[in-house]
Amino acid sequence: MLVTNKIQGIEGKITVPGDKSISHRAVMLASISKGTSSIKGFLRGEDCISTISCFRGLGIDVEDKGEEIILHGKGLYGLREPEGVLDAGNSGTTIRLLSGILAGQEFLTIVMGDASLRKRPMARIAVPLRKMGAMIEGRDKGNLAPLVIRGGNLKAIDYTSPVSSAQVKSAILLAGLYGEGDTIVREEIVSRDHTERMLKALGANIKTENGIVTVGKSELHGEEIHVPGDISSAAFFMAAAAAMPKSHLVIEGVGLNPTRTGIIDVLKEMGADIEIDNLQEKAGEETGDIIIKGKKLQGISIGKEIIPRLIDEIPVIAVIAATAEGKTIITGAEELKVKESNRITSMVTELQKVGIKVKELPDGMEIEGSNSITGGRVESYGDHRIAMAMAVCGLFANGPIEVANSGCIDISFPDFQKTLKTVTK
Ligand SMILES: O=C(O)C1=C[C@@H](OP(=O)(O)O)[C@@H](O)[C@H](O)C1
Ligand SMILES: C=C(OP(=O)(O)O)C(=O)O
Repeated sequence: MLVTNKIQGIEGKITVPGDKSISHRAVMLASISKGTSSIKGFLRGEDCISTISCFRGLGIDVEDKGEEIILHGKGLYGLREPEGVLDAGNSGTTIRLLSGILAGQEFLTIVMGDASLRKRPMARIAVPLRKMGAMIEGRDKGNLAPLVIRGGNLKAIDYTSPVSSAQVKSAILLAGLYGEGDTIVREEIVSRDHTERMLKALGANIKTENGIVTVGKSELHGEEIHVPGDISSAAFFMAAAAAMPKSHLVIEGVGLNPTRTGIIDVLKEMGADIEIDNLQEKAGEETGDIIIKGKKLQGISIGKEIIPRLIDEIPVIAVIAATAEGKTIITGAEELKVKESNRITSMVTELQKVGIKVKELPDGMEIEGSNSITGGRVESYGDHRIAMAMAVCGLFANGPIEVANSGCIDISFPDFQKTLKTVTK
């Protein structure tokens, strides 16, 4: 159980662990590249460890050298049929992107997941991958894991995704590496583009024009891959420091890919004092240091257009909205219902338990500002983002907040509690 208490401010200089999205992709793409890749800054969270274990099951040799992960890629057709069932654990990114790669393999694979992952929708990737020619079966008419996949002989498709989801887009693009012809993915609102950037860096035949991505049959070659700090992990500290007067926090080496920086835009719109320093580009991804000075924030409206750029940050945005002046309204975020938990219901329920006035909407929530937050015992639903968001809530509360089942934090941010201790005063 994690317990947090009211603090006077957040002060210091921290780094956050490697970006989860980029870490997954580094292992997956290096595995299907020819030659050796070195991955620096890899996130050793449970989700990314699940990705490593799936690729080991497919015959890939992954060496953890501490400073770097050395991965001996086998090319597009070098994976071998796993003897047992692969386990994606709690990770939606693992099962969905892996399915795109398995769609290109002629052998049979079964991929399972934990209780949360087995409830999450897979039709969103199974439908387009079947259109390309793969066989994908699963419970609930092929919508739920475990998934059974036999691929091979793929043809290209031109697909307009009904959801703005990087996992859907990436699954199709990865299958597109194996397809005859050009595979095209279109999205109404562009989702995170790490797959496209890394594919390009590894030599794929890929282009993006006006948000439309086209990939052709390609060979990839091993590379040195640098994983920047995860802005989604930084968000818990960034939001807390921004909303707490007397705070002064520097977070070094954070990934600043524009498809991920919605949290910075929203905090600034709420009045936050945030600056970026030391902006660089490393292996096709922008990074920089984020400098935050705390102050009282204002409530705002957050709508559909920006949601994909901050989808995983909404739980912590809801927390600091409760401390801001005036109401915050979040809409167009129905995708939150199909994450590790239903993040709309989870957050509304837990925020209400500590005295925050918040209303559930079909596609978001409405949070009253200037709440007097009480202490109490809250639930994580086994969802790492809910656990960390509620831990941040405790920093503003009048009594201790106890987060039950907080072990799930290891999914994305194993050192969360340690990092928090170094900056709270
Ligand atoms: O592609 C990725 O790495 C991710 C995409 C997002 O999910 P969706 O694609 O379902 O929106 C995000 O919520 C998840 O944490 C990671
Ligand atoms: C939604 C998340 O991850 P995934 O979909 O990979 O389980 C997340 O990390 O918040």
